[in-house]
Amino acid sequence: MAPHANDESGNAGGMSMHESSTPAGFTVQSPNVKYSDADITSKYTYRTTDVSFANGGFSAAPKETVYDFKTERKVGKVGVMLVGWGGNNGTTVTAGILANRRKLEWETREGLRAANYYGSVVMSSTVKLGTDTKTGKDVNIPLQSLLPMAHPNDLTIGGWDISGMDLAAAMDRAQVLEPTLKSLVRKEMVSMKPLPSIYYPDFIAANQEDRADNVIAGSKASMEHVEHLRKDIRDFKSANGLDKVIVLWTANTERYADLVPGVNDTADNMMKAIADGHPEIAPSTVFAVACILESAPFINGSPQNTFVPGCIQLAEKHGAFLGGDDFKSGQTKMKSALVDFMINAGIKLTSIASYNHLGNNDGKNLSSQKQFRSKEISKSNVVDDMVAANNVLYKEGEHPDHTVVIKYMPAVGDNKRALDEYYAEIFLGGHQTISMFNVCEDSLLASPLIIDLVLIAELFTRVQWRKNGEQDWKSFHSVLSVLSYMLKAPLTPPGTPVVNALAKQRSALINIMKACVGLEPENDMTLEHKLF
Ligand SMILES: NC(=O)c1ccc[n+]([C@@H]2O[C@H](COP(=O)([O-])OP(=O)(O)OC[C@H]3O[C@@H](n4cnc5c(N)ncnc54)[C@H](O)[C@@H]3O)[C@@H](O)[C@H]2O)c1
Ligand SMILES: O=P([O-])([O-])O[C@@H]1[C@@H](O)[C@H](O)[C@@H](O)[C@H](O)[C@@H]1O
Repeated sequence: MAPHANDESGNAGGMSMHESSTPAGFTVQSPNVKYSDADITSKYTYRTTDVSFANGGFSAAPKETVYDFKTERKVGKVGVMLVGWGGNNGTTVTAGILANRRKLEWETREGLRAANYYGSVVMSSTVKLGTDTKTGKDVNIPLQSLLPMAHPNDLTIGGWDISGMDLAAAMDRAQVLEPTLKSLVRKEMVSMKPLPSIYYPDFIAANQEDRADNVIAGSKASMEHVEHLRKDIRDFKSANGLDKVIVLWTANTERYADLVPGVNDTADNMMKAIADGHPEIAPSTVFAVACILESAPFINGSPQNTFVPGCIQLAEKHGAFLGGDDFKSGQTKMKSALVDFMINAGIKLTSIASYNHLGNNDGKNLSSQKQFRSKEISKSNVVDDMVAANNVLYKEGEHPDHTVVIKYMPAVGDNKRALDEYYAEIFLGGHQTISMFNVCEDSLLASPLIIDLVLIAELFTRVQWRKNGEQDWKSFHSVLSVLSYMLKAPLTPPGTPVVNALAKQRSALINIMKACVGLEPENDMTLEHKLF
């Protein structure tokens, strides 16, 4: 895709030391927030509660930690390289960005449609900035204007695929978009050709073999593969004059890799295993290693365990960013909201039956048991945190029955049918049964998540922190758990808890961004409307 001059829209003009207008014109007027042409710095008091247990009861002690945050204002020119670029998601997100960039409109049988970024939390959702001093009403602003962020229209897109089909033909193969829209982007997409990729047949379904006509020699891990991919990233960056590249896996779901001591348990062992061509090193892990060594954030949109312990250790060693796993696009996104509501309402969920069928190539790959197992794991663990948080409803180790079924039905294509039943105990032995039929146009739901993952990962390459009073600035931990909202099985720094509840995930993201401009988290107390 032709590079798109990335203006510095993330940066307003010259700034006075204490106030300026940031995108969407909001100005934070506070002695704790300072603006320079280069950065926004904020001093933020993080308030938590320390709890200890003694004498048969809890004691709770409010705690304050003061952090400094610094956000580089210059976004620069950003590229994204998709692994699996020729797939349903890859072609759809590419066409979507082209359509938005050119403000396209197209006829459909329901009438005229226009390009939009619906489904992107960054581009199409708002956050409460505060309260209007005159009217007392909430003032809400676009989330994307909280901090300087890249704009998807400015992204330069490239990537790899084991299928050599150009993006226009691959878009036709995907059968996701209206012909009228496809005709408007076809000329640009026909010129886009995925780079050859690494292909280790054992990691994806055998039914994918007929696509694999665009592969790099070698059917198992090697340092040559790592260096080949590293060069691809460097070449893409220099050919397009980019300041940074984000790499995102939207290729097929791989089987889980066995965790083998001495092979993928440490960074050194993993690098040796790659050099030795060990069969338990997956293509996605080879991509992750190449990205770590090129300081390109790597995000895994699929459920496999790409980030084996050695991979995380390597990222930590290099201060590189990782994010994953598995886009949370439809059935599971709904689940992580509905289960949160039920359990927090004191309703005892006792079983969840999640069935879906779909007919796209993802579904075809998942019709193979080993690849399905990767998906079953990511779709099944999504309620664990919510259940564990309610010891009134659930005894230690007790949890709802939960089953996940996925069937491949070619006829429905990308329009996945998700049927769910939530069964719960209510007051005095009663029951509530919630049945849901949710038709998800999978790639049209996943594509905005790809955009969000890229934009937020890019943002956090520009955010640093330190404890107030310290000298040195640090980046966030290599594992960007702030990406959790977009992911079914959020990867978190080793030893830290996983949060799946959708509302909590969104609050975490927004409140961290607000802290970077010295604003308090939204507490929804609205005391101003209660105490008067
Ligand atoms: N709503 C969604 O679409 C959704 C939600 C969650 C997760 N996912 C995951 O996203 C991934 C992509 O979904 P999709 O619908 O686009 O699938 P898809 O099968 O249409 O696309 C995957 C692409 O990856 C390519 N590929 C496979 N192995 C590769 C390799 N080693 N290197 C480069 N390319 C490779 C394939 O040729 C194909 O073009 C799947 O793993 C899927 O499980 C999708
Ligand atoms: O995100 P979500 O809708 O819960 O889960 C989806 C599954 O239901 C579907 O079977 C699979 O093919 C998609 O990749 C996605 O993972």
